[in-house]
Amino acid sequence: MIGRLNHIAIAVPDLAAAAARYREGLGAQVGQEQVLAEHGVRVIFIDTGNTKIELLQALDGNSPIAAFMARNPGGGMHHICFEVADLAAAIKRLTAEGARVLGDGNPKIGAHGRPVVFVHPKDFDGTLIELEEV
Ligand SMILES: CC[C@H](C(=O)O)C(=O)SCCNC(=O)CCNC(=O)[C@H](O)C(C)(C)COP(=O)(O)OP(=O)(O)OC[C@H]1O[C@@H](n2cnc3c(N)ncnc32)[C@H](O)[C@@H]1OP(=O)(O)O
Ligand SMILES: [Co+2]
Repeated sequence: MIGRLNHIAIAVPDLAAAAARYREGLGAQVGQEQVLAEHGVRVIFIDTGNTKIELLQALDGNSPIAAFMARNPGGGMHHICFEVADLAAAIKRLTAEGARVLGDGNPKIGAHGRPVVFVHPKDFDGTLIELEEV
């Protein structure tokens, strides 16, 4: 069911500073900032050729990552995103396996303009999983 690793997300306290570290320190190709108001974050993607790094910062205290940042003020690994061909089938399969698909269980449109869902970290060994339909 899962395909390529689309991205690894790192939550950061200061998006511009984190992007500069990747650009200046690691010579990374840093993309443009995107504000994803419906997701409560602003993001910058870094394309590594084989996958992407998603740097993300909470827009405000209502962000779904606000509590994560309160627990990890310096930032940290936040989620990994796998590609799937059929998100509806993935949701059905995960739900049947007892995993919690977050929100109302329906896909939202993610940063790449494609449908995504998230699965509770407690259902995957402490790792927040995002699935993106491609
Ligand atoms: C979609 C746009 C973009 C894209 O790629 O296209 C993005 O990726 S946007 C990314 C931001 N959006 C989301 O993360 C949406 C899904 N996340 C959530 O709904 C919440 O963050 C949630 C429910 C996973 C956690 O919310 P919160 O931290 O407020 O809940 P709790 O404090 O009750 O935590 C419960 C429990 O889970 C642990 N936790 C929380 N976040 C993570 C994480 N990222 N990785 C691992 N574990 C996590 C937290 O520590 C609690 O554990 P406990 O042992 O009970 O203390
Ligand atoms: Co993501």
